[in-house]
Amino acid sequence: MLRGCYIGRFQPYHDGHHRMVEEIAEEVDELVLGIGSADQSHTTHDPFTAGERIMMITKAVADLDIITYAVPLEDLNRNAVWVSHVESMSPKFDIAYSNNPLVIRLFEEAGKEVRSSPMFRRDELEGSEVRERIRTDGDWRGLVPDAVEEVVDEIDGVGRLRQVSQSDSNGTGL
Ligand SMILES: Nc1ncnc2c1ncn2[C@@H]1O[C@H](COP(=O)(O)OP(=O)(O)OP(=O)(O)O)[C@@H](O)[C@H]1O
Ligand SMILES: NC(=O)c1ccc[n+]([C@@H]2O[C@H](COP(=O)(O)O)[C@@H](O)[C@H]2O)c1
Repeated sequence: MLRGCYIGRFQPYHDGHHRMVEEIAEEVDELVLGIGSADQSHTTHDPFTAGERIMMITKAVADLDIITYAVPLEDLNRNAVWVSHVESMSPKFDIAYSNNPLVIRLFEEAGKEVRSSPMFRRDELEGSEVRERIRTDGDWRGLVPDAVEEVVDEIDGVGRLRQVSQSDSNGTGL
């Protein structure tokens, strides 16, 4: 039994994340999806709550042939103990998956095996690009799994992003 852990903010979960999950599913039996910055929401950078991101991920991976656990991870201001914090919140895992240099370093220094992947269509499969397209009425729907599109619509994510980005830019950010 091999278990992996893939951590991201998933604001929102997009096709680049999904492609990475599909590849990880070839390598491990079970996968923890760590929802980073779980305490953040309702800002331009982090519009969606941990609960909403759990919905996106759970529905998007439902068709994949792998058992997944979505685990919310609040941020800590202390990088040196962050890996212990993750381990305290997650089912035990053997391999950490990330393309984030700080996350890779912290796991490696803690003695964990870390695997990275190539970036998939990074010119458009990037959270900030998806959020910008949601905010400006661009074509964001083609960059996320269908299940994520449905969740964003269900929670009026488009309206929220427009409103919080206005609040952020006029200095009254939530
Ligand atoms: N297109 C992609 N292909 C492969 N890995 C990706 C892709 N986009 C993000 N990742 C990786 O997924 C993990 C989680 O990323 P994250 O949730 O920060 O998404 P992001 O697209 O980088 O978002 P943001 O622009 O909001 O920072 C990180 O390790 C990141 O490098
Ligand atoms: N000290 C800390 O709280 C700490 C350290 C490293 C990563 N993280 C979190 O892990 C997540 C990493 O995800 P990304 O690769 O999507 O940036 C982010 O939510 C980030 O805030 C937190």
